[in-house]
Amino acid sequence: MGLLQMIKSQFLCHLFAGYVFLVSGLIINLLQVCTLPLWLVSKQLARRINIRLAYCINSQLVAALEWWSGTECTLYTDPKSYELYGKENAVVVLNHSFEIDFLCGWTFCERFGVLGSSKVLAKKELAYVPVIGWSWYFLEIVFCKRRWEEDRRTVAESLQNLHDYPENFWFLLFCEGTRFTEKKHQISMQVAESKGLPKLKYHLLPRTKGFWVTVQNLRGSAAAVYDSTLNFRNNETPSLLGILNGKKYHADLYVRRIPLEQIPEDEADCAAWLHKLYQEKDSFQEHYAQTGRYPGPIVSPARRPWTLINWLFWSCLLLYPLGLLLSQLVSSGSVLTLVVSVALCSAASLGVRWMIGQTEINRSSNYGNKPASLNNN
Ligand SMILES: CC/C=C\C/C=C\C/C=C\C/C=C\C/C=C\C/C=C/CCC(=O)SCCNC(=O)CCNC(=O)[C@H](O)C(C)(C)COP(=O)(O)OP(=O)(O)OC[C@H]1O[C@@H](n2cnc3c(N)ncnc32)[C@H](O)[C@@H]1OP(=O)(O)O
Ligand SMILES: CCCCCCCC/C=C\CCCCCCCC(=O)OC[C@@H](O)COP(=O)(O)O
Repeated sequence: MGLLQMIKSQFLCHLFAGYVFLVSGLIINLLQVCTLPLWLVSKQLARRINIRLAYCINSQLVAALEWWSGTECTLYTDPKSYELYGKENAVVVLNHSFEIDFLCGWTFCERFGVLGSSKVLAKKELAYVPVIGWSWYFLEIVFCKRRWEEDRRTVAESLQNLHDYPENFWFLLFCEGTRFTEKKHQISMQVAESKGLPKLKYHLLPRTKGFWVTVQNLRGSAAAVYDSTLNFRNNETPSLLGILNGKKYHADLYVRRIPLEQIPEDEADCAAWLHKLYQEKDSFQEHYAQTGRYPGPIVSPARRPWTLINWLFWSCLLLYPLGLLLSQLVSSGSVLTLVVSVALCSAASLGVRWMIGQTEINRSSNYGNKPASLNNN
């Protein structure tokens, strides 16, 4: 392991990165709360401010991926579609197979200029995650309980609310509804068999209702679906902890732009359309497994410096109070102050470790682990 790699794996580096993320994130959450009165005066201005505030948070994780770990993200797509990315609203359908799939999505959001405004159909549990989850309220992220009876109305209303959104956004849908595990795949394929649907090798059976309600409620606002299929070279199993340790991964993303008009409006036809899409995605993953690449040309956008600049800004801003705190700690000589500071540091680092745990598949929910009728979140 080289010197640089050794430095990147030092706990003190992670502690400092976590300190900057947590403190800057809480400051930004506070600023977001301060924009609440503005929503009554000018909703659009409040939205634009929150897009930039959210960028300050999200881009720190993107900086960790792009600059700290140096992970390569390659885009396979049609050059004509490429010209439209970032210039229209779109529904992104992405396979949910990796712990950092959302982060690879974010890096493309950043490169096409929609990182602050992008949204997702997220499980309600994530709304309680400090910093990122809390910031999502102000981004009008759509939350679901993964119980259709309760979700159908709230999801539709939340999506309708986005029709006058002032900036381009991508709406991410992980149609499988949960991260891929062997057990969930086995149960999912039993459901596929019971429905007379072809089995999938690399995906869980997609949940079609959320996709249908999303497309129906974003018609007129979103121009297309970006069918996105992600994989990593050499069977890498990437993790956020790996990124923090400076480990370099190689992500490949295959994106097809499908105009919304091509998607049936009828619920049953739309469901059938989505099942067919996932059969195609499965064949792309088979192609990838055989050849190590996706079909079609590579047109990769380069990473941009703004995520690094944002991280350096917050680090310099927060380095001063940290230095003051440490110098007072040393000069005070008070054991109590030392004990309290160490306790606070430990609590914060455990908090950040818990947040990172939200991305780990070995801690995933029970959703999809039981047959249809007994599903729990
Ligand atoms: C150019 C670059 C392009 C792209 C860049 C890529 C991305 C960038 C874009 C944006 C980035 C933005 C943000 C990223 C940041 C963070 C992301 C955060 C991640 C969190 C995401 C999540 O939380 S995923 C979990 C929540 N989301 C979902 O669940 C969505 C999918 N689910 C649905 O849509 C569901 O329909 C529902 C939730 C609305 C309702 O679910 P429910 O289970 O109640 O009902 P369903 O009808 O879906 O399920 C019952 C039907 O399913 C069948 N069934 C039952 N059991 C199973 C089983 N075990 N497996 C499979 N199928 C099952 C059952 O038979 C029912 O079938 P029906 O025929 O009756 O429908
Ligand atoms: C600059 C370095 C910063 C270091 C500190 C980073 C700490 C913050 C890290 C992560 C915050 C939480 C990220 C939220 C996104 C989680 C996405 C996700 O994958 O959710 C799982 C969900 O889809 C399905 O859940 P289940 O599979 O059903 O269970």
